[in-house]
Amino acid sequence: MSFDLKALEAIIAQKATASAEKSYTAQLLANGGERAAKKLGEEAVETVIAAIQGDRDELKAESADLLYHLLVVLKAHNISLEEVESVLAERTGQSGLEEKASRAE
Ligand SMILES: N=c1c2ncn([C@@H]3O[C@H](COP(=O)(O)OP(=O)(O)OP(=O)(O)O)[C@@H](O)[C@H]3O)c2ncn1[C@@H]1O[C@H](COP(=O)(O)O)[C@@H](O)[C@H]1O
Repeated sequence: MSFDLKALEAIIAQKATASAEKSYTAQLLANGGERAAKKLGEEAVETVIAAIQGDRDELKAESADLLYHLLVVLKAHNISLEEVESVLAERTGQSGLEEKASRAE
């Protein structure tokens, strides 16, 4: 099965205008997406717990929840996956430690 984050982003964009009664995505995006942001925090914590416990299956499941909710939060703010990828691309070739040091100056 071919599936990637771009495909999930497209599904989320489609569901953004669906009825909140029929779509979980639409429920998360209601009222500016505050619920989506809160759920993203919850899923992040659940991902951290799975990682610390070393539960690989749980870590995969929570990571999927985390990525889905992140894309919903980005949609709430009209930020595309491509824009996030551009930020990552700008960082390519620069060590995370170098970047941290440049901020400290
Ligand atoms: N990938 C996902 C996806 N991953 C996780 N979830 C939902 O995220 C929630 C995870 O929250 P929890 O584990 O805390 O479960 P919960 O207690 O039921 O959640 P809450 O009641 O607290 O919100 C669950 O309700 C999952 O069903 C997702 N819901 C939707 N999608 C995608 O979005 C598409 C459209 O879904 P609808 O918008 O519902 O049509 C789906 O076909 C999928 O492709």
